Amino acid sequence: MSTLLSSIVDGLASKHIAIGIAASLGYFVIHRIWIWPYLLSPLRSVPGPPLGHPIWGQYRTIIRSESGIPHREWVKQYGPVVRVLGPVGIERLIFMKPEALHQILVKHWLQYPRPSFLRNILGVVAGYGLLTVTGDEHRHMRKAMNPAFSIPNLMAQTDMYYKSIDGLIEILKAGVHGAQVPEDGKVFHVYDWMSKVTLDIICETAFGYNADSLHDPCNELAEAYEQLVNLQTGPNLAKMTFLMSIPGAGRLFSSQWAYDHRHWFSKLPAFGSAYTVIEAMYRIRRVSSAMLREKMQDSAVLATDTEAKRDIMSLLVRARKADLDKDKAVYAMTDRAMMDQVLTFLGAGHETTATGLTWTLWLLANDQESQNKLREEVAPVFSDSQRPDYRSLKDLQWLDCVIMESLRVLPPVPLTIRTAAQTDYVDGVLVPKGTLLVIPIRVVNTWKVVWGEDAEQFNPKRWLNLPKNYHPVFSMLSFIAGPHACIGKTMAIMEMKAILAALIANFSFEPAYAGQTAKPAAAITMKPTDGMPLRVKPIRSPSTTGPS
Ligand code: HEM
Repeated sequence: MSTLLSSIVDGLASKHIAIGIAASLGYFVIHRIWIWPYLLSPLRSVPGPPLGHPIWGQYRTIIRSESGIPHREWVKQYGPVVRVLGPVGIERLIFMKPEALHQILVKHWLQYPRPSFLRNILGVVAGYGLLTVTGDEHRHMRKAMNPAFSIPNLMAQTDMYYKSIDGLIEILKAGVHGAQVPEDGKVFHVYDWMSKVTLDIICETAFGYNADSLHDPCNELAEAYEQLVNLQTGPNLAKMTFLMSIPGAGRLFSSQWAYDHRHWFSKLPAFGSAYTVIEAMYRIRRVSSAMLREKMQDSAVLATDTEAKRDIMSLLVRARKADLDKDKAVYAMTDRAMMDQVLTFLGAGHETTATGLTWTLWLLANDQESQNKLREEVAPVFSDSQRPDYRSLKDLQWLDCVIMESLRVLPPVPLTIRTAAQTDYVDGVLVPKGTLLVIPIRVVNTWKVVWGEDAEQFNPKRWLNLPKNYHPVFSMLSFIAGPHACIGKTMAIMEMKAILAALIANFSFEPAYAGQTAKPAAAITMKPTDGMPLRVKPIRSPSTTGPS
């Protein structure tokens, strides 16, 4: 009898516990998606679009639109501070004014780190290097990296670009000359070629390694990066963001265990993209560690004279040796840390530069006057030398205007995100801890308040006479600002200049077909969804770059 009674009591107790858990969970969800944003949040009075879908907020609009465009429309409609609701009631704020951006990115940058889901995505696709750390760890790493991006080192590196650039020119020339009517040129998917040439250049400058993806259609690195980049667009990005929000997911997907058990992930629909990430990253790490091993054994790397190798990895190997030789080595990188750094440079420096170049060619294809003017400027430089150096490229004024204008209107990274690590006031608004802050790169770059009525148009001339509201740091955020600003900015601009100048000296670019429009994806890097077909024609008196 007493056993029966106690099992009834036990049954009732577990039922009550289950009901209690379900009720708390239900309340938590209702609180998150409804009570907080509609009734309690101190951000309720901040202007912004309707809160949107009960679960997704405005997230589906953001993920389905061209990157940065919904944000631009909201700023036009609601002003320089906008509140937007994301999935499960998480609030995001957009700040536009220089003072607010200065506070978030520069003055109190430690208070506004990259959110953990973003660091996880970046860590998995680009290594656990500079992009994923903050605070003291970031300061040490950045100090160790800076010499590799110094002007003297960049000047010495410019020559390394030309092997790949010559290869690209040779391939395009062969394609154009092999066309049925060579004068009509040939349509190339320009993004694919820009991606290959920038991959080869970053492998050369980061590792001193000749990847030659330009000539090798099955190049392992190029294939793996293509898989990763495709994962960062549209609905895939949403899935990746969801996966990477799971604590520990980033490290798990980068582990040997995950690779050994990767087939498990392919069986679960929600984890399908994890399978691709694990596969692609494993391939990238395998090739990179082979390059690192080779580097460690290369005696030329350890030389200290001016003949020493100048690729980034060689500089890091030398810097580490110097640190280890000191009695009190404060920050000597491990093999794994060095590898992560170089993976970061491959990941952060390859698709971004390729995307920037692709948009520049698209914009020039639609502005023949600017293109011709650029050709007039670069052709004489290439007839003097087939490999113009850092200074000759830096001094070309119109080339500079074109690149800056392209990076302004179509920035390869259209936005990034920070999180408020503590409650604080920004631009007079009380920002609760945990709020996400959108750094609206594309919106800032095309803000009419600064750039005038034609802010969204491509007009390289504006760089010859900047508007009076222009702020040298916070009016153009393509490389953002502050301690987390892009370390590769000068290198990227120089590389873009060298590639673009050589292309324009040898070819003309036109839209592939009448009525062609640009199709930028919603992704971490704003690449074109169609590979950007453009008609490439030989110019009447081709310069001497590359074999003819
Ligand atoms: C046109 C080309 C490029 C663009 C538009 C670009 C843009 C950016 C942006 C917007 C960030 C900040 C991201 C954030 O804080 O969330 C960033 C960071 C970074 N970029 Fe670039 N980048 C370019 C090329 C490169 C190159 C060539 C390299 C290296 C070889 C590079 C390495 C990095 C690294 C390491 C960081 C992290 C810096 C830190 O947190 O200290 N980038 N880049």
